Amino acid sequence: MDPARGRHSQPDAPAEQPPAQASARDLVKTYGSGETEVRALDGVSVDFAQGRLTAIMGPSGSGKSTLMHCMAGLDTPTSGTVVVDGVEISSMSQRALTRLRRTRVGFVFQAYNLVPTLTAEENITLPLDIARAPVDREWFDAVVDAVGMRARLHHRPNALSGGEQQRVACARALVSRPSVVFADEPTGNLDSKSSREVLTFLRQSVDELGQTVVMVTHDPRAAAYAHRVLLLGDGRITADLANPGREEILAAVGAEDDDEPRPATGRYAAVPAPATGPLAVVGDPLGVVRGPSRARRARDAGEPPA
Ligand SMILES: Nc1ncnc2c1ncn2[C@@H]1O[C@H](COP(=O)(O)OP(=O)(O)OP(=O)(O)O)[C@@H](O)[C@H]1O
Repeated sequence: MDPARGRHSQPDAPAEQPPAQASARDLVKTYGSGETEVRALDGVSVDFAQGRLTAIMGPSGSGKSTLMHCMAGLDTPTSGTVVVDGVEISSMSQRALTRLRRTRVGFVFQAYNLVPTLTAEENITLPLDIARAPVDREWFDAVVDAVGMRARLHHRPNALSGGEQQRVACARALVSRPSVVFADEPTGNLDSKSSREVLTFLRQSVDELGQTVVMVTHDPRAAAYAHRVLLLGDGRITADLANPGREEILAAVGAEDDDEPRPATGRYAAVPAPATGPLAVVGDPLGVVRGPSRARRARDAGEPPA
């Protein structure tokens, strides 16, 4: 890393590549020790380019959530560095990380995680209200119009469909003009029409609003909206596809084509929503972090690994 600029150097990056908005170098994350040690990330180095939608795919337990959580400052790597928007976050204090998450990072989760007592508008501006930062009304309007929620701004979440709730969550993620938005299976709970709307919006937020989005997904159709698809396996990047079509993605993940959504089986099984609702992560200002992965829940319940 270039310590003077707080950025990772990219000797091999082609000149026309947009600069990295978030990057990791030699990221290692282990859980436990000795015989029970799990190496969730095993030396990951990656740049997420500015103004791009990147999808991360991989089998259950391959490290997708761990990578995203380390990149977003929700988890601390065992070794290696993470730089977001030119700032090295891997060694930041919890206080500084909380500040960063409130203003510089946007989150979208599978379970929407809206506050039920607040209207759509209040949910959207919540990160700024918590950070006591002013709302840029022009940007707010642009984001609200882009997600098509202007007519429903005064509705509470229980009066909105799942797709509308997720569109509110997308607007909330973008309202502070974050450096990067991390979306963790954002369409995991949605039907195919709502999924298309949310994915179209995420792509538009990149193409038309200039945002940078990193999305974990198990769905090849969702990944096909991305400029780039990374595959993870056993905590390592195993493939890096530029502008792949669905066929290429399906071939890379070894899945079958299927126009209709179906419950995936085997390695690409969909992760069910947490049965008991999302768990807040310590230091998460909004309590908007999704619950643990299926592998983690099974482990916490004392079940043997699948
Ligand atoms: N808090 C934890 N304690 C111990 N092991 C963990 C913890 N979190 C994750 N792991 C392990 O790290 C590995 C990667 O987990 P991670 O949740 O990142 O995978 P994933 O690809 O996101 O999986 P999924 O698709 O099931 O959500 C798994 O083996 C998992 O069991």
